[in-house]
Order: sequence, then structure tokens, then C-alpha cells
Amino acid sequence: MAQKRAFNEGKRHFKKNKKQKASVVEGSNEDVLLADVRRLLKETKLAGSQEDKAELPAHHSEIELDIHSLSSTGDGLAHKDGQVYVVPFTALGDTVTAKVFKHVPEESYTLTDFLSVKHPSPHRTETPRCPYFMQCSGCQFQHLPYAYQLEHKKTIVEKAYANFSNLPASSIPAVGETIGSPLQYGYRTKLTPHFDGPPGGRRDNRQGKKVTWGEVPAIGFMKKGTRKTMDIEECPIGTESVQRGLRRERERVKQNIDQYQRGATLLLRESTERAEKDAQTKNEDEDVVVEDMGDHIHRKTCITDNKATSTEYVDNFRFDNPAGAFFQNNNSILPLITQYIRDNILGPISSTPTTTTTPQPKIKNLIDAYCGSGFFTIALSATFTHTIGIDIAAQSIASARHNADLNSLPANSTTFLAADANDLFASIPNSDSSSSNAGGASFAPEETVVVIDPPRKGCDAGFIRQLLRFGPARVVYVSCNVHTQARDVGWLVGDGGSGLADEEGLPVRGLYEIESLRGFDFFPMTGHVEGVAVLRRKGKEAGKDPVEVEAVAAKGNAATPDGQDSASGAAHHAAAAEQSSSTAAAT
Ligand SMILES: C[S@@+](CC[C@H](N)C(=O)[O-])C[C@H]1O[C@@H](n2cnc3c(N)ncnc32)[C@H](O)[C@@H]1O
Repeated sequence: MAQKRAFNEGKRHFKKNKKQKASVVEGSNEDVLLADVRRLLKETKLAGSQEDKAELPAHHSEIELDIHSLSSTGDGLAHKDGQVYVVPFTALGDTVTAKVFKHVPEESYTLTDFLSVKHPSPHRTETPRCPYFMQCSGCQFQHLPYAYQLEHKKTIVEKAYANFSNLPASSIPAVGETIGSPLQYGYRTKLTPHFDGPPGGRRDNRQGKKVTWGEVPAIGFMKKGTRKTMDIEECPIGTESVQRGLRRERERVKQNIDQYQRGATLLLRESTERAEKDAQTKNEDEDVVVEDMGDHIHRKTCITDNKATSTEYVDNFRFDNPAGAFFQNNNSILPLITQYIRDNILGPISSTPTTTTTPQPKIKNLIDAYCGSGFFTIALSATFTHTIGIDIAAQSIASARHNADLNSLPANSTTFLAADANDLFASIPNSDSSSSNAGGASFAPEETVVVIDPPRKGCDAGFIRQLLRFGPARVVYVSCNVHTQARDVGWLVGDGGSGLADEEGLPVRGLYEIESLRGFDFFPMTGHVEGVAVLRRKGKEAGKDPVEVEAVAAKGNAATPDGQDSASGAAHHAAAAEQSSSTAAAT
């Protein structure tokens, strides 16, 4: 049975012993690593009393280790004398030399620096393209073949749901193959290198003195396992225009370092201008990267002013944003995820045999919670009659409205709200009544899909309670942190034992089943994966009281979930595709 866990405001409180007082942020690297360490200790029966264990190697000593597995953090794990060792930049089957830098005795693991490979793993086949690989903290997997990276990311999703969802294995479907990124290098449209202030700079600042720079500081990213900035001249996961921007910005900072009073973070954001083919001139500025797109060209530049407008094209949709604002960082994979959502929402709704021929309502409406500047709302708009996006950041909502206008999406079918997602459903009319907030549209739950794409910490309990109360037919949960996603999905799916309580403290029962689960590789060469969970509402009719639905299900009468059959889904999809291309033509 699933273990009970109280909703704990993002902190996971581990069983404490004398030495351990701290709590760990849920879904953080440390939390995820701990789950893997504990699993390895259990699998290899290493867990035991500290007294039974061999003395731990001294700090800074070098030890030889056989890598047993890859953790969901991207680090290799080895075990020796009752202790787990964490070694970055390794592969299963490597024998490596590592240097001890921190013991965590209460959890029986040790963090190390990678030093060298003694016997390489058969998986270690790739030549890293980056000269800083194995020092910079940005990438973990440049030494591994891409297919292997995708396979590993599937295990990250599997373990996230096994360790963090509080669901029984029977509620978790087989995780699908990870969808790869069309670009595996040169994909990142945004990089933010930084440099630190000079030694003594803070004191000088406090005393109102002008700071003095003895030398040009390192400009780049964090060195793995340290708080030091590494000097980085190139970053091959960045797009060509971003890389040129990096070279230019480094030079500019070097020339002007005396004008800085402290360290700074630099913005490098790709921006695209779409132009007619004959607009290409032979003498393009060297900062412009020209891409032939068939019937037109893209002229790509790198923006460094946070407030300037950057433009991105995904499929034929145009998105304008303040360059410093959030937008997805790997445009090459975005058309695949929007297509996946379309296919999964409009495709067959049930894998469960049905006993009734009652036609099920079609999904006509999209609610895009945490919509940012409207990426999912806009890219999926042609598929739905009404779409509504909500984001807490008023500036993002202003961009979203502007982007909807840029793509000729009228305000009576594509609406945006600047509000906390926790208040979303107060603004959504779920009957035939009209609402000014939702552009006069009606969002019947059985005709509605909610797409959720929250920040790394996941959704608030208040949002989940409201979502369950509204009870849309489908939920698509997209997340850059599959661990907090698994927790939230556990609440939406679980039987009341997953720790989510209502306002009166009573356990909340989930309403959904997981239809499909997989990762999308938004971040090749790194240990990160974007999780996509598609949920469908259990029971005969969406919008019914969950207890009633459960009771019906218990009588064996609830085999037909809400939604349409595959034939009408396909027809709707074809119509949507047609509409999509006409919308695209209009932009
Ligand atoms: C991962 S971004 C997703 C943005 C968008 N879906 C996209 O693809 O561009 C998360 C978004 O959640 C928003 N956000 C954070 N907390 C929120 C809250 N409590 N209510 C509504 N939006 C929130 C942030 O402003 C941010 O735009």
C-alpha cells in the first residue's frame, strides 16, 4: 500500500538521527540523489549500522571505484565497504579513480570528484564536443551515445514515479520511450554566463569606493562541485547565434570591465527574423546566422538586453517576448511536444473495453495553467474551440495576448488571465453561462483538457484540490522536474492515501488514471528530462462527484471514460490540422 505523506510545503523530512537535522527540498537534486542512494543501499543490502562499516577514506584521498549505475541526477554511483560513492561524468561499467570531497555519513554516501578512467565502460563511446566537459557543471553526458542518454532518461521517469508518486505500481503505466531532440548540440536558444566581482569588491562597494579589478575575471559557468566560475569561451549546446553572442559579450566585458562595480550575469538569447529569400544579402553582418527554411529564410541574432524583444518561431507560430523572460530553450523539440499533446488528446481516449455505445463528449476547450507567454495556448489553439491561459506574471500575460494577436487568434476564442493558478477555476465558467474572463466561453469539464506546466517546485496543493473539484476530462502535465510532477500526479490519481488533504483536513481522493507517461529530451547532453503525463478522468462521466464515480466504477459500470472515440478523434484531428495550416498561413 502506498505510504502516507502529509502535504509538507515542499520540504521532505527524513528520519533524523543525531547528526542529521536538515530537511531536504522536495524534488531537489539532493532529494533525488538520496532516493537513488537508498535504493542502491537496499538492493545491495549495504544499509546497516555505522559501527559495522569500514572507516571512510580521508578527505582528498584518491580511491578506485566500479560504477554500478547512473543516478537520476546524472552522476554515477558506486559502492564500497558499505558506503555509496557519487562520481560525476561516469558510465555504468567504468572503473574510475575519484577524489573524496564530502562524506554524508548519516545517509552512507560520499561525494567525489572524477579524476580519470582506469577501465572504460562499453557505453563510453562518444568524443565530447566541449573542451570544458568534465569540469563545467552544465553537461553530464557528452561521453555517452545519444540513444543511451534517452534510455537513461526513461529510467529517470520510471524511478520518479516509483519513488515520489506514492502510487502502487499497478497505477503507473509502462513509461514510453523518451522522445529525442532533433538537435543534440547547438539547440539552446538561451545561455546566461556570469562573472564574479573582484576580491574585496563587496567591502569597497560598502565603503563607497570604486572597485578595482586586478584582472579580467573568469566569464562562464560553475565548475562542477565548486562555487567557482570557470572561464568558458564556447558552449557547443548553444545555437550558433548564441555562441557568436558569447564570443562578442566576452570581448565587450573584457574591454569594459572597469565600468562594472560587481559581478554580473550576461544574457545571450537567440532572436529570429523571418524574411523572404531574396532578402538575403551576400554581405550579411557576421553576427547574423542565416538559415534556409525552404520558402523563406531565418536571420538569427543574439540579444543581450533583457528588455529587448526576442522573436521565436515554432512551426509557423511567432512568439515575441522580453529577451530576459521565460521561454522554452530548445525550439527544435517544441513541434514534437505540441503534436504529441494533440495526438493524445484527440486520439483514442480509452484503452479500457467499453460496455456502452453512448457517444462521449468531445474535448473542445483547453485551459493552459502556468501559460507563460502563451506557448501551449497558442500552439494548440487551432485544435480547440476555446483556449484560456493563466499565469501569475502580468508581463507574461501581456506577451501572451500580444502573441495571440500576432498569430491572428481572436480574443473571443483565445483568452488570457493574469492570476494565481490557485484561483484559476473561480474564473472558469463550467456551465453554459458566459463569463467576461473566459471570453464568454463555457468550459464544461467533460469537454475540457487542462495543460499544466508549472515551475520546478510543481503545483500548490490548493491548485490540485481545485483541479480535482473542477474535474476536467483530461489533464496533460508537462514538467521540467519529473519528481515534483510524480508527487502531483500521485495526488491526482491516488486513492486518498497520498497525503493531500482538503480544507477540513480530510484526505482527497484522486479522480484520474495515467494514460501515458514519457520523457521528452528538452536538454540533450545534460541529466535533465521533461516529463509528460497524460491523465484521463476515471468513471463514466466527468463532472460527477468522485465518490459517486468510484461507486459506479465498483459496480463495474464505469468502463467508459469521458471523451470521444478514436474515429471522431481522428476526424477532429484532421480538421484541426487543416485549421492549423490556415492559421499558419494567416500569420
Ligand atoms: C515552466 S514556466 C511555463 C511557461 C509556459 N508554459 C511555456 O511553455 O512557455 C512556468 C510558469 O509558471 C508561472 N507561475 C509560477 N507560479 C504560478 C502560479 N502560482 N500561478 C500561475 N502561474 C505561475 C511562471 O510565471 C512561469 O511563466
